[in-house]
Amino acid sequence: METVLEVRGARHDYGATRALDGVDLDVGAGECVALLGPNGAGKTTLVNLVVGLLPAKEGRIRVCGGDPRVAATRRRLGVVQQSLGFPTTLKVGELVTGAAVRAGVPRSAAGPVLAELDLTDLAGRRAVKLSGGQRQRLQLAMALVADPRLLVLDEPTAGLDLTARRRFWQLLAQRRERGTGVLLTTHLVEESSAVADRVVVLGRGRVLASGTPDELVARLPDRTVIARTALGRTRLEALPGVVSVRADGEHVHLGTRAPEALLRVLLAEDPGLADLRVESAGLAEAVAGLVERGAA
Ligand SMILES: Nc1ncnc2c1ncn2[C@@H]1O[C@H](COP(=O)(O)OP(=O)(O)OP(=O)(O)O)[C@@H](O)[C@H]1O
Repeated sequence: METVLEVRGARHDYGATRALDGVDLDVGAGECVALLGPNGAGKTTLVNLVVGLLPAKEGRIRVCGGDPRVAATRRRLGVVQQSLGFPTTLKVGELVTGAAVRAGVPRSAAGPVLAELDLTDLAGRRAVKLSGGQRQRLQLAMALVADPRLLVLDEPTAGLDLTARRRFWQLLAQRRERGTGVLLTTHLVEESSAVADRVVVLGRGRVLASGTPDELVARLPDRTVIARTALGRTRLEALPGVVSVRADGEHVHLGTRAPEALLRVLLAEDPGLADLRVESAGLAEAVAGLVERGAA
């Protein structure tokens, strides 16, 4: 498989803070790699290096073999990044055409991309009038108009409802079939397990683990204990081996490395415990476990 992104030994410091500490990562053509990790793990820093917004002080970043700080390489790169924003007073069609011109492709490339992203009917509307989901599709259209080989998506579905999210991933799947590689950051771990071929877990600027979602889950002996309990979050977080606490309606999902000990304490402390079941850990619990081990 052709490699569209190669990161080797990437290091980055902000003053005395080491944000990245020797990161290696590859994305192949048509592949989707999700970058996961807690706040401050280094995800945004890595994305900024990959899209050429920050210089690599140490290490090597190559997009389709070229340096992303060079304009010719950046043309092979599409970016959807919350912080970039765009002039919302312009019309949808003008923005996509402008993105085509900036990328050095014919203005006529805008029409097919607008159609692909269900934006044709909105081409004459000012971007400021768009809904969140429509705005996200516009950003994607601007990123895709030059037919990039690598697409970098920073929290692309934040704030979108389920239908808009599904549509977003469908559109992306079509591009992936044509060979576009995707690097994605998200806090929605379960979503990444549905859309990503591979997951890379960052913690304190290092790669803690990388593999398919199933491989990461299989690597850990962790379990998810699910129950209805009267115990509060603070107490639950302090129970044996607990690495994650997630509320789901009336139930709570506890990722744990010590399921037997956890069950003993839960049963002893909460006489009203109900609907108890134990499952293999999901990706969210596995990632929480990896981060906890990485910090240990
Ligand atoms: N401009 C900056 N100046 C100083 N330190 C920074 C700066 N940007 C990030 N950092 C630090 O670098 C580390 C990595 O931050 P980064 O934003 O890359 O993490 P992240 O994984 O994207 O986090 P989040 O999920 O919260 O967005 C953190 O310790 C952060 O405090």
